[in-house]
Amino acid sequence: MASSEEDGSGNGSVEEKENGKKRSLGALATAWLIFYNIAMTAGWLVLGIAMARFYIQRGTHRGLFRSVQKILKFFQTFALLEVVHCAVVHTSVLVTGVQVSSRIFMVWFIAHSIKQIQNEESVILFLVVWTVTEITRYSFYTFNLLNHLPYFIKWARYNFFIILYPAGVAGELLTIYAALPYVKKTGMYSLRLPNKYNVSFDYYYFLIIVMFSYIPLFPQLYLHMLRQRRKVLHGEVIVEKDD
Ligand SMILES: CCCCCCCCCCCCC[C@@H](O)CC(=O)SCCNC(=O)CCNC(=O)[C@H](O)C(C)(C)COP(=O)(O)OP(=O)(O)OC[C@H]1O[C@@H](n2cnc3c(N)ncnc32)[C@H](O)[C@@H]1OP(=O)(O)O
Repeated sequence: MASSEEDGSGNGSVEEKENGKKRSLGALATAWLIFYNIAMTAGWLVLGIAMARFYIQRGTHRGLFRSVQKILKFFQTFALLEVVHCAVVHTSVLVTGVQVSSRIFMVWFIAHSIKQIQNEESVILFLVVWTVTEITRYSFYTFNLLNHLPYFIKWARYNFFIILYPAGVAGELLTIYAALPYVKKTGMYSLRLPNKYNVSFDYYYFLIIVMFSYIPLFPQLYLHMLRQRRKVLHGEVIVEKDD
């Protein structure tokens, strides 16, 4: 088992693959990505430590979301930059866009907006899953950019998701499900006719549609990660369609 990987250009920039060819990432882009990935690894580590401390000190998950929400909101919202990064790294805008938007939606339009569900166990489930995933993922990118990638981080990046992805999705779906009665009762974020715009919108049914949208979308994200796993861990050459 190799302890590290060395395949960078070694000239202050990092080479990325595009359509089987190598494309050079400029020094500025490399420096920015190293900074971004270190900041994100640190942010999610701080979140993980804050959650562990809260649970050890209080012995309950009640109030945990409230106590860590600022860190979560900051770093998860910061991840919107990943859609911009697609212009320079070899990754899909579509896959990244779905992944990031579903997380932003969970943080701001579910957990932040509906205080009544913040103490659900399912919230803790997706928080723990996201935290483990992101510490692994961002440290993977950081070490990769520095051309010193410990094998166990690479292994963790492309194996943990097999369990964590379904667990995270379960946490998210159960949380949205728990929010439904409150949303129905209050009519929050809904627009009823008649109104001056002459449009109606029902957040309750929107949430049901979001839940059903996991059925076609999640398997595609999961299969994408399985393909990445085969490519990175087993060296398979995979030809992917453009977005
Ligand atoms: C408005 C309402 C919206 C509602 C939508 C509802 C949709 C519901 C369906 C969605 C369900 C998602 C649920 C989700 O939130 C649950 C969880 O996340 S649970 C936690 C477990 N999850 C995971 O483990 C998966 C995490 N997701 C991913 O990893 C993603 O697929 C993605 C973030 C998109 C990463 O995929 P990517 O294809 O980029 O894979 P790689 O990591 O292998 O990277 C490919 C190459 O790009 C380089 N790269 C990418 N980012 C960086 C970076 N920041 N810095 C440096 N380099 C980067 C990477 O090195 C690879 O390069 P190369 O191929 O050359 O080696």
